[in-house]
Amino acid sequence: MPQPNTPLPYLIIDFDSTFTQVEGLDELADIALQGHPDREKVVGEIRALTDQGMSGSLSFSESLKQRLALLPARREHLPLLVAQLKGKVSESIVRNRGFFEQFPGRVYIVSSGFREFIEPVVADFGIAADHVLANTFTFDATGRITGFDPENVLSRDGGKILQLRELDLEGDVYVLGDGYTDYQIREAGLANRFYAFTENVSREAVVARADEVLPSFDEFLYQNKLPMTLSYPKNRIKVLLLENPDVRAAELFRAEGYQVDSVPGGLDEEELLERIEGVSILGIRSKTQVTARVLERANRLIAVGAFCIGTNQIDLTEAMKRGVAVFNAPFSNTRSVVELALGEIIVLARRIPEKNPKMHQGEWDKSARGSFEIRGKKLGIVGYGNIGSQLSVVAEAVGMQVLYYDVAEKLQLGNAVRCRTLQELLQQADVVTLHVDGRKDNTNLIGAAELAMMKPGALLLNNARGHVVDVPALAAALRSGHLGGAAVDVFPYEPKTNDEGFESELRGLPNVLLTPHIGGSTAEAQRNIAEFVPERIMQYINTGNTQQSVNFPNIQLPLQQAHRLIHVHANVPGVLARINNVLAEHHVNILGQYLKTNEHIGYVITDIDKEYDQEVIQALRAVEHTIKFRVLY
Ligand SMILES: NC(=O)c1ccc[n+]([C@@H]2O[C@H](COP(=O)([O-])OP(=O)(O)OC[C@H]3O[C@@H](n4cnc5c(N)ncnc54)[C@H](O)[C@@H]3O)[C@@H](O)[C@H]2O)c1
Ligand SMILES: O=C(O)[C@H](O)COP(=O)(O)O
Repeated sequence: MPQPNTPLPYLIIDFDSTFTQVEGLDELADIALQGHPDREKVVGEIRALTDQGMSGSLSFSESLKQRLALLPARREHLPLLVAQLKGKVSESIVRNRGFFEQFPGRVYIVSSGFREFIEPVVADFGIAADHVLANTFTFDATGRITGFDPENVLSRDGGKILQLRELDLEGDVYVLGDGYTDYQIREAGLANRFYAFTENVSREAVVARADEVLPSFDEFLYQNKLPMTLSYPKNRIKVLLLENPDVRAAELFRAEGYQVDSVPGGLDEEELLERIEGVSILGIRSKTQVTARVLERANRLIAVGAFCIGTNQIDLTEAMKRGVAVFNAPFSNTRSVVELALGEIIVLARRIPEKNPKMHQGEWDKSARGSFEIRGKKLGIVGYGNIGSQLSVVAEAVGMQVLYYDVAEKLQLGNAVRCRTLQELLQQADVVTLHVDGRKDNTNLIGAAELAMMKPGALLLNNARGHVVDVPALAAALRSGHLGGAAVDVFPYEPKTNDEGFESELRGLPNVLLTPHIGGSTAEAQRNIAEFVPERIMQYINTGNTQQSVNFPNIQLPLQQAHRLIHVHANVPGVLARINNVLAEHHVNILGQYLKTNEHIGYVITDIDKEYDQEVIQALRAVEHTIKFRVLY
């Protein structure tokens, strides 16, 4: 592990809710009161007293006395508590165990909690008993906890101050804690800095007085240039979410420790240019255009998450050349689109778009004119990818005959019949449904000529992308009566937010079902997407795994005890050799390595020996043709 450049200050670290995620006494109450009819009530009272003591609204000694009086705990409960606390050490502390093991003499745990449970927990991190300063319980002859040793300075108000005076440390002293009593050490002039540790709880009164706020221990190590497990604190990773992905996405990113900002609706290019600097993860849906200009301004961008299927709104090549990995959710809303399409076919076949508004206006138009069953009708699917092929199965199940046309060779499902040309399909189908991807070449794939090839009275569905259909030509074909109806969910221009109006030549035409791009807008799909995309991005950030990235070479290297480096470079000959020369020159052992390239970039994951120094990292960064280099852990 690299050595720090400056002498390490003494670190005074609080235990409850700082070293561990929880308050020891609260947990003890929970254990001691198991099976007790008033368990919830008493634990709640104890938690409230803890909080009052920590935020300074109740004197500490009073809070402790009242809590112990409520606590029916016994000596035999303590091993259970220790086991529980060992599993609840703060994540960033666990992550940086190596730091504690490296500097045991510089860390003191100063806590108003109790030695009986603190000592065994911190011992696992190499912190010796004489560096634990805490209260001690008193017990009666039966083993019941009766209170605390009043001789211990930490049991008194201002106990931590008294303890620090007794310790009389020389040199810089930094205090890390979540409570008011931790801040008081600094206030009393016994520490140079107070860091409010907010990974587990954040108390306004404490945060307001802090020299620095630490969302994690990584942040402390990073600020002080101390050795750390991660190369960059997660709390510094900024996520910008646009277009309202399901709230689960923000929850998952926050749980990972990232900062999350959300903007309802989309942003146009100029607005995005103003917001993109400093953003590490950009989350969008189908509307936001991630252009070359945006990517140029995006100085910290690591990944773009498309919380949808389509990625045509992103300049994927430019993102790749800038080392920005793009992930989407390729199947999370597939079923939702399929169900919508099936519903639309039936609704159009029964001319519901005309009949429903009439009913609302009080007009009774009972007639079978122009209405038909879908059983036995020919469904022509253009684009036999995930959605097209899934629709093929569902449509056959309701008795339709499926024809399909795809530019790529596709597995033919059920009794579906492949058409060799688009024309062949258009000429036979009673219903044509578009499920091609949004590549530029598909602009006006269905124009006046293609519409003219369709059977008279045929129906057209577009749930793919707006630019795939020439809308004025479609409007003309509907107006002339050549087509029997259309369902359109996607448009060449779509309003940015729900406050903006919708304009289209298709408005008011007969038997036309218009929907506001809701093919994938179901609770199930949005929830699936909001879990799928953050998971892919976090895996990429944490392990370098690019499986299912839509623009990066896909690599997954198994995790092992090592430091992991990822390197994105222009795909020119010799870069891997140069990386390995640097490692060899610095006597760094390679434990595993995987390189994959595509037309523009090379992506290499290298696992190296635990031992390396900063010079290696600098030298790797300087390798010619490097686009992005990161040390993951
Ligand atoms: N309306 C919505 O809310 C909604 C929701 C999800 C997906 N979509 C859109 O639906 C479309 C299909 O999604 P998917 O997941 O099935 O994509 P996919 O990539 O799995 O399938 C697309 C298929 O279209 C084929 N294709 C491309 N151009 C073609 C052409 N000119 N002629 C014939 N075949 C062509 C491809 O070879 C591929 O098989 C995409 O455009 C996607 O953006 C819309
Ligand atoms: O590409 C998609 O998945 C669909 O077009 C849905 O896009 P949306 O998330 O913007 O509704």
